[in-house]
Amino acid sequence: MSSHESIISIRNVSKAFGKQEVLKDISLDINKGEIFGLLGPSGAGKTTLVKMLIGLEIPNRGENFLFHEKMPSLKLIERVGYMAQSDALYGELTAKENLEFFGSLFGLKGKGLQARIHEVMEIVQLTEHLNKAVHNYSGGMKRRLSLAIALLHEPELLILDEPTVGIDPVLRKSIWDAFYELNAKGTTIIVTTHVMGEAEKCHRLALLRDGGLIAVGTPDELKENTNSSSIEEAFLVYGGVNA
Ligand SMILES: Nc1ncnc2c1ncn2[C@@H]1O[C@H](COP(=O)(O)OP(=O)(O)OP(=O)(O)O)[C@@H](O)[C@H]1O
Repeated sequence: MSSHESIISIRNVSKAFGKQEVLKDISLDINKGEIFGLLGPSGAGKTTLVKMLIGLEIPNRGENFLFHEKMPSLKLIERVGYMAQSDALYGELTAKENLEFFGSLFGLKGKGLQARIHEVMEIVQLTEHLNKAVHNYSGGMKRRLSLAIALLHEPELLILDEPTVGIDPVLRKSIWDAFYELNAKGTTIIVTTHVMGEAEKCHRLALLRDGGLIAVGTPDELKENTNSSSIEEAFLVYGGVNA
C-alpha cells in the first residue's frame, strides 16, 4: 500500500522538559499508505513524538513536517484523526451526542453526519450503545468511542496513541481488521504501542528507547537483522541487552 511519498518528515528533532531530554536527535520519514508503529516501553517518548507530529509539542531542536508543511500548522488538522492516550469525552452526554459535537467541529452535519456516525459505531462495535451516556461506558468502550471520533471525518492520516489498551483480544483483532480495511482504502495509520504482538501487525516499525530511535524497519527486517525470532528479542538486541 505504501507509495514511498513521505507525508511525515522528522529532521534531527530533540525535545526536553526541563533538564530531562525526552526525544534525542530523531530523524524519520513515514510514507503515505503505511501502517507505521512506534514501539517502546513506557516513558520512551512515544506520546511526545506523536504530539509533535501534529504540532501539539514543539521541538527544542530540529524540525518536523506534515504533508510537506512545517509544523506546527493549524490548517492541516482536518486531514488528521488523532486519538490521544486519555479519552477526551463528555461523560454526561451520550455517545451519539459526543459524535455529533465532534462531527460539527469538522463541519459535518445533517444526514451525512448521521450516516457517518452509524458507520464508525459499526466499526468499533458500539452501535447498540449509541444512546447510552458515556459515564456508563467501560474503559474499553471509551477507547473504542474515541477511536470512532477519530475516524468520523474520514481523515487521510490517523494517529492513534495506544488505541487498543484495555480492549480484549477478540475486539482488538476486529479493530485491527478495521485498520487494514481503512488502510486498503488509502488511509495512512500511525500507532504507538508497547505490545509486541501489535507491533508485528505494522508494515514498518520504529523502536524507541529512552528518547532515542534505536532501529527502523519492517518487522521481518528487524528480526532478520538481529537473528531474532520475535520483535521482543530484536528490541533487546538493538537496545544492547543480550536476549
Ligand atoms: N509535559 C511534560 N512535562 C514534563 N515531562 C513530560 C511531559 N510530557 C512527558 N514528559 C516526560 O517525558 C517522558 C516521555 O513521556 P511520553 O509520554 O512521551 O512516553 P511514552 O513512551 O508515550 O510512555 P507511555 O507508553 O507510558 O505513554 C516521560 O519521562 C514523561 O514523564
